[in-house]
Amino acid sequence: MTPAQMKDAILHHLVYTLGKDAAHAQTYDWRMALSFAVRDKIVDRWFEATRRTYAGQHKRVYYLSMEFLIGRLLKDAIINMRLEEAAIDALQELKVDYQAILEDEPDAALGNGGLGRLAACFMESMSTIGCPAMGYGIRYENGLFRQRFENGRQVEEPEDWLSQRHAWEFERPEVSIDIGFGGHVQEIGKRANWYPSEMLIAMGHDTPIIGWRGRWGNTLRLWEARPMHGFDLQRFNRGDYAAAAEPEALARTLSRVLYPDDTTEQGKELRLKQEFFFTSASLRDILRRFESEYDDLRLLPKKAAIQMNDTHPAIAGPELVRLLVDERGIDFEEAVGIARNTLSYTNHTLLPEALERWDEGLMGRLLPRHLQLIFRINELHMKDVGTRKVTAVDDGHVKMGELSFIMAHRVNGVSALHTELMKSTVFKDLHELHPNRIVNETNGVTPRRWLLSCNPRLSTLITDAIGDDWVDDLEQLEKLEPHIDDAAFLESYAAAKRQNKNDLANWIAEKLEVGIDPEAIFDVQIKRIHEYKRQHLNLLETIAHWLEIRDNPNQGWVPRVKIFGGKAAPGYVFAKEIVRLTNDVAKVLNSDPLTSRYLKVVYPPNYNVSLAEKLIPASDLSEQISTAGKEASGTGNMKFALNGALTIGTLDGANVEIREHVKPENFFLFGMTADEVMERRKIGGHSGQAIAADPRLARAIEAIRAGRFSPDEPGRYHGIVDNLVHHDYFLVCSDFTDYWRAQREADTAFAAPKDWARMAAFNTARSGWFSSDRTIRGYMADVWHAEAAPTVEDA
Ligand SMILES: CCc1ccc([C@H](C)CC(=O)N[C@@H]2O[C@H](CO)[C@@H](O)[C@H](O)[C@H]2O)cc1
Repeated sequence: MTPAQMKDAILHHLVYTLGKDAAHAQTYDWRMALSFAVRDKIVDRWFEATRRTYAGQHKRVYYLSMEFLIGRLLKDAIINMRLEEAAIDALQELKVDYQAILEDEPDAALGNGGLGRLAACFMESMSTIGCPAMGYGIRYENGLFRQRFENGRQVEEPEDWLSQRHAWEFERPEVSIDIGFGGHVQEIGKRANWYPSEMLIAMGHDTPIIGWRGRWGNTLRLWEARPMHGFDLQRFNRGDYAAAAEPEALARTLSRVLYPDDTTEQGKELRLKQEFFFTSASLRDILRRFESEYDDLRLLPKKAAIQMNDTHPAIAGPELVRLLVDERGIDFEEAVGIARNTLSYTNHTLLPEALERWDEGLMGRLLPRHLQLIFRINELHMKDVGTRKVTAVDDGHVKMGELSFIMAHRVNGVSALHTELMKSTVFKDLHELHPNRIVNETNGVTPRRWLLSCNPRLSTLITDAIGDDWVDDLEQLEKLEPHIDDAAFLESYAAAKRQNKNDLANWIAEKLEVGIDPEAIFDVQIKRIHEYKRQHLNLLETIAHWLEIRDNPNQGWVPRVKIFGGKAAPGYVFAKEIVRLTNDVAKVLNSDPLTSRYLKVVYPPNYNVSLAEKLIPASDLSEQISTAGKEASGTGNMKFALNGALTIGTLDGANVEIREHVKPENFFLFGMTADEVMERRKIGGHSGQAIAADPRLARAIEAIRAGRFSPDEPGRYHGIVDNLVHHDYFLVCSDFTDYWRAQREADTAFAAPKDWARMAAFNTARSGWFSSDRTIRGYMADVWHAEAAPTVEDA
């Protein structure tokens, strides 16, 4: 597409789709016009991919997820369709600021963190590979809350991203499916009729997900909840306006908002209703499509692979059995077999509080038929394995992890360490009963968004050195290794990072009015706030470092900027305290004339996908400091390594594999291993011992306890201090001394820019394996047994 053609297309949509002339167009109008111009180029390829899937009778992958943390879509579409040049030139001619248009797009924040973002990376990789697939989720009216700070405290505001027109979705009124809840069941012989007492409609909205070079396009279908019966005119005419609107309001509640918890299941009725709503609609849509092509349901596992993204869609097991037995007359045991061979389950966390267990009473009231089937499935499993020691129903709760395991032919973890821990802890008994069911598929990230698009300086350097095949064959980055010995290349590599840091420093100065020195180490911890991720360990080191600088300001300290980013779940009190303490520490340190040129702390609010795309390319040090055994994988760690940030981290999740790939000498390792953690926790008073053994740690904790960061309320952080001194379940104190050692090692390394650049470039060169393309190919081979379809020629 030439710039002229792009210009015409933009102007066409401005006038005929937006109904605006150039003279009166706002940034929003230009963004929409450009979006529609690019979308036009995508739709043809999207349709062609669908046509080929039907024509080739290809097996389809169905990715069921309560979360898709997509972020912005315009730039992703432009990059994948290779239209950036045309867009920039066309807008230049129209005197419209390209960056302003990109920044104007709201993030589609339909997820909490890692799990949701992984789903988004997977969708883009399946399209790039040409794997016929559909993503299914919920079209939340409100995504993850918007975070702002008020006197250092987190305040949540609705993220009503759909208050503006969403350019990247197509409404599908014809795809409307009735969903029921409650009511009663009437058993008739081998099957049953379920008479729900409450009904509503799931209506589909489709978003095309285009892959690299526009070679393939898959669909993300998000369900919106709509009332069976709209507005109640009779009640309205009787002047009972609220009641008239009630059916609509009630129904829409189901897709109103994303639950903002990412590690603690709340057991809320609405959450279970959301899980069933989207899972049932998706399965019905999948069976409708299958039956439009095939008439033997035993073929289903051959033509469909349904992935349950954690236990949130776990009701898929009983629901698929219900649809096969009650609505299609298939024998129960055969139905369970068909369902199991179609379904697979990914576990993303071992945290006990995150494993979903639904109250039997609630399940029975909301989904009476499903509870019956869950009991039968559980009984059949116990019969099949000849023991009752493993059960999916226990002390009045339905355990969704066990149910998912029993109803899946493959169960996978998301890093090598995590998968091993699944086998030795939460799924130990089931693993012994089904030794070949658990496989590992280490996570990955899409290099299109997380390198090519967010770091054009580094990408250009790489392409100049080794060509651009790396974009969809990321392990080609290894070809950079010989270049790492070339001083000129290394200089350009360091220069690219430096310019990214300058840009970030300008942005932080403008947005946060804090001046930071691009010469300093940009030390970054961005992720959800959680005790196991140990942001408070980072804070303790920051405080200890500050106190040490104050002792000897002229000791030639290596300047450092601590950058934090992350949201706390609204109900997670401890996490909110950590947020507040971080802001309070920043206030004190940044205004300390003695130390601020050596140490600054910044905490941009509302960390999301777009902010990550701004921070990661400008980072030198990646904080991956979770208690070993707690972070299932991490994916931010991969994005940082790819963009040449060195990791300071524990042997947890995918850090282990990152260190193997980038080599131990290019990784700042510290802390206990997962086994050592289990041992250490057995020692009573382990934190007290650690504090007694390390005066730096003791001093830092004392500073917090004494109100050094809350002079107007000295006791403000007694909760955090008490937890550290008396509990410290996540062993912050026990890992502190080694963490301090590793941080000082990073200082020393950073003081040698050439060596640092070498280590950084080596991280980039050796991060190719962490592409989500590699991960998806793993799922296709080990889990879905799916093939890529012949893709369309390059855009
Ligand atoms: C029921 C509440 C709830 C909601 C979300 C979750 C997710 C499983 C939490 C999550 O995002 N886990 C993260 O998944 C990433 C992708 O696999 C991993 O890289 C992270 O290590 C893991 O914490 C648990 C519980």
